[in-house]
Amino acid sequence: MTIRVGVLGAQGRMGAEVCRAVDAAEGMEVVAKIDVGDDISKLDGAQVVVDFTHPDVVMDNVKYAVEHGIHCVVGTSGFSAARLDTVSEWLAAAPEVGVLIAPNFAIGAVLSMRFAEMAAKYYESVEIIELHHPRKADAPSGTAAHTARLIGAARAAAGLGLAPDATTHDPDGARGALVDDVRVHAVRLSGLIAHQEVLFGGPGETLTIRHDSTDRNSFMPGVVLAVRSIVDRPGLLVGLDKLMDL
Ligand SMILES: NC(=O)C1=CN([C@@H]2O[C@H](COP(=O)(O)OP(=O)(O)OC[C@H]3O[C@@H](n4cnc5c(N)ncnc54)[C@H](O)[C@@H]3O)[C@@H](O)[C@H]2O)C=CC1
Ligand SMILES: O=C(O)C1=N[C@H](C(=O)O)C[C@H](O)C1
Repeated sequence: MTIRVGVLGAQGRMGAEVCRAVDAAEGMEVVAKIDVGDDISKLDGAQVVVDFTHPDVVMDNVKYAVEHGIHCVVGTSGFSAARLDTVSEWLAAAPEVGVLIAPNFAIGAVLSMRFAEMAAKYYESVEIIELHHPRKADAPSGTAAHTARLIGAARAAAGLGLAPDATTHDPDGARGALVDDVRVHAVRLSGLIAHQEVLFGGPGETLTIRHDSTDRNSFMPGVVLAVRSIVDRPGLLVGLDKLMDL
């Protein structure tokens, strides 16, 4: 059976790439391409919706899909713990629906987040640098925020708190944002797509875990895997790793 897919944000950088990838993939087809100004009810024939829109609108989109029994594959950033709780509440009233929220669909990014989580308890210092194209709307990136949460939880479980830092004078915020006790720095630079470095440091050594998406096609195998999988995975999943045999 062919999976019928609706794409929200279909005219955007990611949405357009998703339309091409889904149509090229075996066993699925795009049945609705929706962008600003289109009626969201065009989704109604779809089994799965893929959302790459904007953090300000994604919650309304997911709510609509869940209430209409449509599974969701969500790449849009901006998912705080509070937002995830809200999605879980909606799903309690629609237990047959699956929602995957993935901060990053690139296989290497998923692996690098897992590696960072593994390394976290071994180092006293850690900082994240995320680097993106200058048209990105949000900072820090969803990937960096998720990585910080994973590292922060692993450090807390190991009894580690804030990394040592003698800074007492930082009037311009040069030490970055603090996300779950992890410093995160955001770079926006023409010529970049999506990149991240996680820097760990301890006595006499550093470890750098770096991932680079140099083309948006890097996200497409993950999106296609998610569309194929979500129809059989009711409930909320956070992270593409939940669908990979890591
Ligand atoms: N999880 C992942 O692997 C990735 C996530 N992203 C995230 O995806 C989101 C979109 O990124 P881009 O494609 O680069 O942005 P973009 O700005 O190129 O595309 C967003 C599209 O959504 C449309 N849109 C806005 N509101 C809408 C609404 N209510 N209904 C339908 N369409 C609407 C816009 O008109 C635009 O065409 C961002 O949050 C970004 O961080 C981007 C790349 C990979
Ligand atoms: O806006 C982007 O481009 C990206 N957004 C996601 C994020 O915020 O982490 C994923 C990837 O970094 C590309």
